[in-house]
Amino acid sequence: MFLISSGEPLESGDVRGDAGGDESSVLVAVRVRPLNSTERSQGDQGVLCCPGQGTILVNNGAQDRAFTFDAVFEAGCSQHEVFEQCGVKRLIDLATDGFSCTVFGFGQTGSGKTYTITGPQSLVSSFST
Ligand SMILES: Nc1ncnc2c1ncn2[C@@H]1O[C@H](COP(=O)(O)OP(=O)(O)OP(=O)(O)O)[C@@H](O)[C@H]1O
Repeated sequence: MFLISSGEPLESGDVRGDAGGDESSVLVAVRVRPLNSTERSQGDQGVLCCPGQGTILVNNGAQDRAFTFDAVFEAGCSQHEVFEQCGVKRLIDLATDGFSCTVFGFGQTGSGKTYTITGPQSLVSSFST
C-alpha cells in the first residue's frame, strides 16, 4: 500500500480507477505482488482479484470481500504504469519545482515496498554502474 502526498492537490486523472471524486493531496494506492517462486512451488494460490474502479476483491475461501482505494495495480502492472498512473512521476516534477512530496510504502515484509519505490533490481543496477 502506498500513500502519495504532495503540497498541491493531485488531479484525479492521475489515478487509474479513481474512486474518490474530490481532489485530495493524499492518494492511497495498492500494488499486488505476483506470487514468488517459493509460493508457486508450494502450490499457493492468489486470493486477490482486481476488477477495476479502484476495487480489490479478497477471497477468504468462501466469499469475496471488496475494498476500495484510489488506485489498484494488479500483479501484471509494470513499474512504468505504477509511476505514471498513480502520480509518482508527477510528484517528481512537483518536487523539482519546490513542492514537498512524499511516497510512503506500507505492508508486511516481502510485500514489495522496496521494489515499488526503487524499481526492479536490474533498473537499480543500471543507475549505480
Ligand atoms: N511487483 C513485483 N514484481 C516482481 N517481483 C516483485 C514485485 N514486488 C516485489 N517483488 C519481489 O518480491 C521480493 C520482496 O520485495 P521487497 O524487497 O520489495 O519487499 P519489502 O516489502 O520491501 O520487504 P521488507 O519490508 O522485508 O524490506 C523481492 O525479491 C522483489 O524483487
